[in-house]
Amino acid sequence: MLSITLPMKAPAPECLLCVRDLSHRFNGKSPQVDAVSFDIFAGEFVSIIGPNGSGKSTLLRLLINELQPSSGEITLQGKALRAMKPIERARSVALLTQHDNADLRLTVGEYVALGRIPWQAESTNAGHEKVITDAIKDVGITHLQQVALGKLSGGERQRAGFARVLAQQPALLLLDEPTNHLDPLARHQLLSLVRGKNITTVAVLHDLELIQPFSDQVLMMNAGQLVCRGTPAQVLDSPCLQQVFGMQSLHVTHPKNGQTLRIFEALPSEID
Ligand SMILES: Nc1ncnc2c1ncn2[C@@H]1O[C@H](COP(=O)(O)OP(=O)(O)OP(=O)(O)O)[C@@H](O)[C@H]1O
Repeated sequence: MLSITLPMKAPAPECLLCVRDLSHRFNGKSPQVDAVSFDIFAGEFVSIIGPNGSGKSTLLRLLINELQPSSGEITLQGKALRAMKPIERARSVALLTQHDNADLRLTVGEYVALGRIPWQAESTNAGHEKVITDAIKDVGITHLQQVALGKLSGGERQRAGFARVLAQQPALLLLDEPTNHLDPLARHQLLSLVRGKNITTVAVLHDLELIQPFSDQVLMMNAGQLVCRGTPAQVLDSPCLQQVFGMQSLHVTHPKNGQTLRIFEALPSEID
């Protein structure tokens, strides 16, 4: 008998989040998310960019099951998102938005403790306390732990939001315009913090300058559709940027490390 040894194929990596043909339409409107498919792998930081109203926040709300898809499938860690029990979903996905309707009388410590609710039965009080104080320390607001949310500045409130989702210890972190209210250094510090923790992250970002330093993958949306996808260089240098945003990227060389940096300017035809 002839025996043939086939070369061993490396197994394809499993996607942590698999999105297939996902669509959503609010009553009587054209779809806000239209047949979107993508894969995200463990540890990746994925940025979503797109003009106002292109469906980015709607996509995040689908990814946390706050909205139900009109069609399509979301699989997280091999399991259909819609089939998960609420507690399982809360342990798996956390969403940081601009408007979470939190009670402004809560102190920062109490607010961040909300992130521990899905894990309540899994640890001791001391264990939860440590996660909470570590998260608050990580975002640089230990001095505000006993202060009510209503007495914080916009940026301090945003840091508290980061601490809450970090305390939730999700497998997938969703950030909707997380850098709003943050000063330029804080933007870099908090996105670096998330990257450093290796949490699989999907972030809606409007600031194109932040895409390259933090992202493994970029998804560009327009009118509900995923119109361009790739590495930061592939997406930011593609004709899509001009067609969708009316912007172009220019390359400059970092004077110290020689890296290519991108700056962005509006196409002259867009500002006449
Ligand atoms: N609850 C709703 N009912 C009806 N239409 C909605 C609702 N929420 C959002 N939309 C519409 O869905 C479309 C996509 O909105 P979405 O908030 O997802 O866009 P976005 O890309 O996040 O925009 P932005 O960059 O301005 O935050 C918009 O046309 C918006 O008007």
